[in-house]
Amino acid sequence: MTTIPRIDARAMIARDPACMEALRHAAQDIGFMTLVNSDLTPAEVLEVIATYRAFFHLPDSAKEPVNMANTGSNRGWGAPYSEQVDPDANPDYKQVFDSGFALPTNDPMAGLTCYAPNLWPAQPAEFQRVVDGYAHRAIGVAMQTLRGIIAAVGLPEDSFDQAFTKPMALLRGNYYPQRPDTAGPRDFGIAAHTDYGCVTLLATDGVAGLEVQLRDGSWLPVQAEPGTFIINFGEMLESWTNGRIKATLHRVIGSDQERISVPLFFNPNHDTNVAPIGSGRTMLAGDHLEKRFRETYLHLSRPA
Ligand SMILES: O=C(O)CCC(=O)C(=O)O
Ligand SMILES: [Fe+2]
Repeated sequence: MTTIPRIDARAMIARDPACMEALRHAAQDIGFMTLVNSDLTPAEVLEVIATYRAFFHLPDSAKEPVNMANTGSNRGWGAPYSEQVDPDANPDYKQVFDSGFALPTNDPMAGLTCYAPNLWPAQPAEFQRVVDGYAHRAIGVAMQTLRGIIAAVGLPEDSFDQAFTKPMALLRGNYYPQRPDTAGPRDFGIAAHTDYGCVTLLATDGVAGLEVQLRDGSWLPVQAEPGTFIINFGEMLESWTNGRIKATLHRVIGSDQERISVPLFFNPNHDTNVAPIGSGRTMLAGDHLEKRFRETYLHLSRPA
């Protein structure tokens, strides 16, 4: 039976040999792992989840001023059915709130969609402070994890560092209400997809829902308490490492229990070449990310 490797962050940072072997297995054979004992405490995770929950429980009229559908980018609130991650499924019934790594306004790249300015709601009062504070801390843990993974698969650990000085990092709150009574086989909280970037650091409120596709095509439920992170690898890391590290399909069908999850999508600088190392080809991280955004956010793929 396949189990998802459980990685102790302290052992990972110390490059403990047994931990490195488990990391290599997670990255190359499964594409998923869990991370315990990281710098981010359960209290910090519970705080950001409670803050998103308070926002999502507001009436839609309070979310409308930050509705990303009224913008040309993906910052702010994404309403139900505003994103379609699998063209063979219906748009997802989840709601989201997206915020990104902000560049100084005078940075030459500040005008790009992937660095678009954030939109913050008026309520809850502490929303921006809590969400931005969490994003900053989560970026630190994601970078530590990425370095550990790179070391585990035998690439020079600092080889990617210069690629994350202006990361196109996106923090998302996912809100899954109860699965609608009307939902059919093509309806999902989030349909099957691979993540677009390098590493995703996912916190959840502990409610079950995430399923990960194994090599034999079966779906394995993966659950973690607040403070334990679920980590998976994305399309850019798979490309960059020429398939050595795997981007694995995952989905949430949903249940009669409300659920919140908080992924940090840790993407490199816009101008990073994420084509396979040594291939001589070019695939800019920013181009890949913007292409995937246009394919999945309905307001970006079908502008009004
Ligand atoms: O909610 C989850 O457990 C997974 C969310 C997810 O896959 C995503 O937001 O990309
Ligand atoms: Fe995902």
